[in-house]
Amino acid sequence: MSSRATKRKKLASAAATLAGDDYHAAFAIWSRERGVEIGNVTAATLPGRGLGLITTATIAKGNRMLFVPARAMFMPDMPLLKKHKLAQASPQAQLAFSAMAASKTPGMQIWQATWPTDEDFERSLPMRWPVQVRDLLPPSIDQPLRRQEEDYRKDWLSLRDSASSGFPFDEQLFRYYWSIVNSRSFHWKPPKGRPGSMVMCPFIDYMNHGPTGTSCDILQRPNGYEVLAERDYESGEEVLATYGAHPNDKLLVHYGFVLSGTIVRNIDDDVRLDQTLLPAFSTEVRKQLRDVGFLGGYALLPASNELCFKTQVAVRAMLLTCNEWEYFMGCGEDLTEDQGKAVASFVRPLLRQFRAQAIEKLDVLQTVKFETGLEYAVSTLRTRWEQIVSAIDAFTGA
Ligand SMILES: C[S@@+](CC[C@H](N)C(=O)[O-])C[C@H]1O[C@@H](n2cnc3c(N)ncnc32)[C@H](O)[C@@H]1O
Repeated sequence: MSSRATKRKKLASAAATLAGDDYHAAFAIWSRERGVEIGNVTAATLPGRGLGLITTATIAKGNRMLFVPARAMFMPDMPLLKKHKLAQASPQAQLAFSAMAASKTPGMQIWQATWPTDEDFERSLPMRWPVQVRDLLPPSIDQPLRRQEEDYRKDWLSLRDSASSGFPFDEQLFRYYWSIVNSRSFHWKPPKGRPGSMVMCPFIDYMNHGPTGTSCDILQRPNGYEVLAERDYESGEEVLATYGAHPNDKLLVHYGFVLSGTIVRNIDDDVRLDQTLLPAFSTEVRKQLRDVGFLGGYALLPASNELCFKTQVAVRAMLLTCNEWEYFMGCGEDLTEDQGKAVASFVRPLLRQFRAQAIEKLDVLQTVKFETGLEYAVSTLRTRWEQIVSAIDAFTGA
């Protein structure tokens, strides 16, 4: 076994408590009755990650771990949505409403018993945090967080506007189902050109996220989702799924965690630099960058210790003649001499200012006495700012 696999195995078996509670067993039975095939995997409690899926025996690469047929998926209830004038609501609102409406059915109750609670969301999702800790989020999180809140608000309003149709619900309950759908849904595209929808898949929803290169293979087949081992597994290893090549900012806003540590280091991470770089560009350069679609979206990439291509282009707009700049933009190479060092010299002092801001936030996180219940928010923020400091230090050679 490779040392990475040994580490992974140790992590899973040392830390995991088999989730042997009755409700997991009941959920497995209920899932099988609906045609879910459960291979040598089971739910386990993993410190810091809630539940996850771990192997119960060795599994060879290419073998099936799970199969969830379409009939076992939870789908939006279109007749109900039409009845409540929600046929035009967003896919997320539709699925959340349908799940909320089905919440008292015996099947949903068995499934729901395996889900996180509303308190878990309260603790982990920045959209639910009080201002005191939200003010300490990195600036790059402002925009995605505001966007998420707008989406939620629109979804809630579309539901409230249909309230005359007589369905008894309250906002807190809807927000819970909305958060469930937000963190546990898949896109399902049925065959023969029928329209796709957001769905929930029993058992696959136990899987935690891993960065690019750590996921099993989740394949959409004509009749369901199939999960295959992408490598050989020892017994007791956690099976991860990649929710997308997400940086930690996105994971935090959307799913309420950041990846840290060496075992599941986030190679998809980036440190966003818009707030750091944009004020340093002249009005003319900003206009030029907007014209070519390169205004904003700048990042430092910790895994390779490089600035992303957009940043390379944008900073060159400040440093080079128009000809030289356009040449680089077209082929990613400098017309004459390599300008990498000049770009780094331009960016370095700006990164140091950002670092100073990070240290200020870390001081606040260290010294202020926060209310009980905010421990997770505070430690997650600390982790994120420390990641930012260490990425900047690596790049600036501090
Ligand atoms: C699809 S669920 C996975 C199962 C979940 N852990 C549970 O207890 O039900 C997604 C949620 O799991 C948690 N999660 C997923 N991947 C994680 C990871 N690598 N580290 C920490 N938490 C993770 C986050 O709370 C996320 O919103």
